[in-house]
Amino acid sequence: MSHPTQQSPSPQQPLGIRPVPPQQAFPQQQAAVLAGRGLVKYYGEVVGLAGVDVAVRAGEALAVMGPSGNGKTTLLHVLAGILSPDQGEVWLGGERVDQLGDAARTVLRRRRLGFVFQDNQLLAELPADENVALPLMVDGVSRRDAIGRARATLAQVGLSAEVGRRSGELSGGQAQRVAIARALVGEPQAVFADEPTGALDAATGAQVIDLLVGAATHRGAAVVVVTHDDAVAARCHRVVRIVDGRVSDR
Ligand SMILES: Nc1ncnc2c1ncn2[C@@H]1O[C@H](COP(=O)(O)OP(=O)(O)OP(=O)(O)O)[C@@H](O)[C@H]1O
Repeated sequence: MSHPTQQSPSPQQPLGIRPVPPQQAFPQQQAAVLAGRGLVKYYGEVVGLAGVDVAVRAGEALAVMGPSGNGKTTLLHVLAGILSPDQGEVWLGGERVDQLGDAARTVLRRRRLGFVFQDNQLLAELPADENVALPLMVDGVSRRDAIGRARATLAQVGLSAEVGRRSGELSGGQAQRVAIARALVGEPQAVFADEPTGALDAATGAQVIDLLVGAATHRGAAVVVVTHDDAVAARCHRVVRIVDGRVSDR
């Protein structure tokens, strides 16, 4: 059964900046598309996660906050299949994914997940459209189709005029929008962002997080944003605090 939030916008429909009402209520009946259960992760003797349960619904944005060094990035990496948990389970779209081998996890990350990092990790010498098209082409989509989809996605993040500009020439906010387009172009089920506004000034950061949350949730993706910034968290639907590797209500 299709759900309205899982439909993609048409390429002609620019999303622009779509503010999310702060901490808006989210329909509780929606099933989780991404879930971690009993997640434990050690780095040698160091505890990364000490037993975390978390679930994110399709079209929902979850902010992960908490003190430095307490497990936020570890949680994001375990949920995103970058790290394997020592205990616990990760579920994506009704499928258990933590036990997949390295090759299958790489394919899963490329086909079903999107990533936005603090430093946009674009290839500075390549134009914006090629940066966005790259993950599709790696996945076997023809160059022509990949560039077409990349340009449509760039239009949705308000960058129609920038498609041919080298990424290294773009402003920090523009570059982060290209990174958002790259994360979304493959229609991922979940999008992970680690401090996506950390390198931006407050006003640009607010625009970028609104765009990320608005565009990703509009497509029905679950979004997980690690942030230290209350203003960023306030633009997500829900906040979870991680302290000493556990979900905390402190
Ligand atoms: N690759 C690693 N090897 C060893 N220890 C690690 C590694 N990555 C993280 N840790 C440790 O695991 C704990 C949790 O780290 P993590 O990066 O998840 O915290 P964080 O809450 O994201 O921190 P920050 O807000 O500073 O980014 C810390 O004690 C950290 O030192």
